[in-house]
Amino acid sequence: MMRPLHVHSEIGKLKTVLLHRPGKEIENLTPETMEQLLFDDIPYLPAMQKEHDYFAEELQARDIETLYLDKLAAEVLEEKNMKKAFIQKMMKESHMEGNGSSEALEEYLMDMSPDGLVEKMIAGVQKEELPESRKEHLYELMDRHYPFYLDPMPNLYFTRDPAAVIGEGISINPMSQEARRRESLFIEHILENHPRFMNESIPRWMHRDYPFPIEGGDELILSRSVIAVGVSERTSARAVEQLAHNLFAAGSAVEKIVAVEIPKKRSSMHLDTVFTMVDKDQFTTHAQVVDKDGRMNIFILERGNPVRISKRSSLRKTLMEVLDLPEINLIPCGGEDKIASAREQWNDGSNTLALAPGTVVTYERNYVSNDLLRRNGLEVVEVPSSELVRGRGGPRCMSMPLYREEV
Ligand SMILES: NC(=O)NCCC[C@H](N)C(=O)O
Repeated sequence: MMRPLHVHSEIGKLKTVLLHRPGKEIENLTPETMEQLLFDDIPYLPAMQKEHDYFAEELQARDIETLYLDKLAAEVLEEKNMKKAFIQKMMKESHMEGNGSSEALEEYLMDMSPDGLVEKMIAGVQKEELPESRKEHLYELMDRHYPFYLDPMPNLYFTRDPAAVIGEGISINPMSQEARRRESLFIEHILENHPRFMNESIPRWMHRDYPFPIEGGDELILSRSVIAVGVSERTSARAVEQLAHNLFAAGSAVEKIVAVEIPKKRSSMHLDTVFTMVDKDQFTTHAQVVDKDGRMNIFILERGNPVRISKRSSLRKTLMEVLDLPEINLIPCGGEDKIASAREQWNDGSNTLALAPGTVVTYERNYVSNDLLRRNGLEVVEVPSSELVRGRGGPRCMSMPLYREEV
C-alpha cells in the first residue's frame, strides 16, 4: 500500500510536494517589521505570486502533485470544535490567550470561513481590525507602536523549514526564530486531522515542543540510510543528537547522521544554502564554506548502543565514505569567480530542488551557476525570482517533498 510520506533521498523522482503560494502576509511586511520577520526587503506581491505560479507549473508539467498547505489546513476546519481548538492554539502561541481583546479576537476568527480563517492566520491580524470598545490594554490602544495582534507569517512559502519528511516519517521542527515558530502548527494540524494523513501511523521523528531548535533547510536525505544535518544559525547540535536517537530508537532505515557545522550567519542560515545534492554523485557547494577538498567540521553519529560519534574533516571524503562512492563532484556556486560566487550564493544559487537524479530547479538569475551545472551534465529548469528571492530562500526552501520514488 502506498504510504502518504516516502522520502529516502534528495534526488529520487519527485511525486508529491507541499507548497505555499505567498499571499497577503507579504503585504503586511513594513520597513519597521521586515527585519524581525526575516526579510531584507518588501516584495511586490502580484509579481511574486506570478513567479511562484511559474515554479508550481514547472512541477505540475512534470506530473508532480503540488499540494497547498493553506488548502489542506482549511479542508479540516469545517467542524466548529476543531476550528475553535486550532484558533486557541494559534492564539496561545501568538501570546494572545486570555489577555486584552482575546475573546473578541477569538469571536472574530470563529466567524470566518475555513479558507478565510487560514488566510487570515497567515496574513496576520491588525489591532485596528477589532473594535476599540473591546480593547483594555495600553499595547492594544497604542496600535501605531506595534500594529499586530497576530503577526504575519511571510516566510511560510519556505515550506521546507517547519518540517522534513525522513523516510516514512516526519520531523516536525521546533523552529529557531520567533517569527517562524508558529508555522509548524499548520503541519501538525494537517497531519493530525487531514484524512490523507491522520490514520496512517506516521512516525514523528521530532516534536515541535523540543526545547532546542532544528529546521528543515538543515535536514538533507542523502540516501535511505544516511542523512546530513547542518549545525547552523538555526539548528542546534542538541537537536541533531536527539533526532539521531529518535530515528535509531523508532526503527527508521537511517543508520548514520552526518552532522556538518556551517557558519552561524544569515547568508548560510541552513545547510541547503551552501550544499545540495543534484545527482547520485554530484553536489552544489559554496566556496566560502566548502573549499575544493570540502574541508569542514563534521561528525558522524552512528546507530549503536550508545550512539557512536566520530569526527571527520573533509566533506568530500565523508560523502564518498557514507555513500560508498569512488569519487564525487562538488560544483561550486558561481564557479571560481569570487564575486559571482558571493552574489549567486546570496541569491540562493546553491539552493537547488532535485526533481530526479540529474534534473534540478534553480533561480534563473544565477546564470553563472546554472551554466556550470549544465556543463556538468545536469538538466536545469530555471524559474524567475526577482521577488521570491527577497525572502532569502531558493527552490529547495520553497518546497517540502512528501513523496519521492526510490533512486
Ligand atoms: N531552507 C532555507 O534556507 N530557507 C530559507 C528561509 C528564509 C527565511 N527568510 C528565514 O530567514 O527563515
